[in-house]
Amino acid sequence: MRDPDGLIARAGVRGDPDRDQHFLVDDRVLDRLPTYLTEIDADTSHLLEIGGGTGALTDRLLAIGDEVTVVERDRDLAAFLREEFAEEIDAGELTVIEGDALDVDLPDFSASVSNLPYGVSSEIAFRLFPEEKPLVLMFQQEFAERMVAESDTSEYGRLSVSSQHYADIELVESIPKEAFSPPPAVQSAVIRAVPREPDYAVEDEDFFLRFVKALFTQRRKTIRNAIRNTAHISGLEQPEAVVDAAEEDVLRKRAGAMAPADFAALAQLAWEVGEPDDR
Ligand SMILES: C[S@@+](CC[C@H](N)C(=O)[O-])C[C@H]1O[C@@H](n2cnc3c(N)ncnc32)[C@H](O)[C@@H]1O
Repeated sequence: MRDPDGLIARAGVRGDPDRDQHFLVDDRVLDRLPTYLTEIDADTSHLLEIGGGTGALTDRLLAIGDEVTVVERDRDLAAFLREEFAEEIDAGELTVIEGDALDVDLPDFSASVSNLPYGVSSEIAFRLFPEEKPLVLMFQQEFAERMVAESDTSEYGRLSVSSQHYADIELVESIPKEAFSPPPAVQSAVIRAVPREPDYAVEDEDFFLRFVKALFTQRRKTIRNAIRNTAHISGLEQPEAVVDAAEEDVLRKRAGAMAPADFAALAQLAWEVGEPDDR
């Protein structure tokens, strides 16, 4: 495997925190990341990496994947990856896409392992979740904890519900700052998301996400009052019809006590009877 410090030296760069550049330099962490896919027998025929940096993780992904596509926004880093991995590119094993991961067309990948740029990690995660592929993603620790949080905990919120709706999510490893060059301000954590059928299917995903967001703006209120008070956010034109149709034990709860499947069932009911403005 290529030495991560050697890659940084050859690239002639210093990670720029203002551009979300923190390169992994701990070999043990780099070696472990792909195993979170192989230990669940995920399909590694085409791996996607968002934010390739100097290629230390790319190198590990090439060792387990038939094909790898890496997206990198920084022009100099993308050029370095093309030079460093010229052989793998010629062999058709690696594709380097220079561009913003929020805008570029993504390939038809089978799984992703990525040390995400923290500034846009949430947007990238919610671009990847609907693809319904196994994901091993590194985030800021606090963000990862909110993703995996269970109901009735202080970390549980909109992020937990919207993530857990798509996949079984677990926090598989916390990573100290020293594993990176330059070290980020906060600790990181890796989550593994394995897609599954939602516990309760919703007809309109966008409305579901908007409804969850609306109810969590009033997390201290009962669901009954939150539905009424947040119609301007959820877009419900008939919130009272939803209150009339919902079960009393749901209406008495607060958002923090509602499991993701409870939210999905309520969102589906609201979609059917509450006349959302975009229906
Ligand atoms: C945290 S570093 C990870 C680098 C490398 N994968 C590693 O683990 O050492 C994130 C990388 O994403 C790139 N990046 C930042 N914003 C991006 C975006 N919107 N789209 C694609 N890449 C981005 C940065 O230039 C940086 O190389």
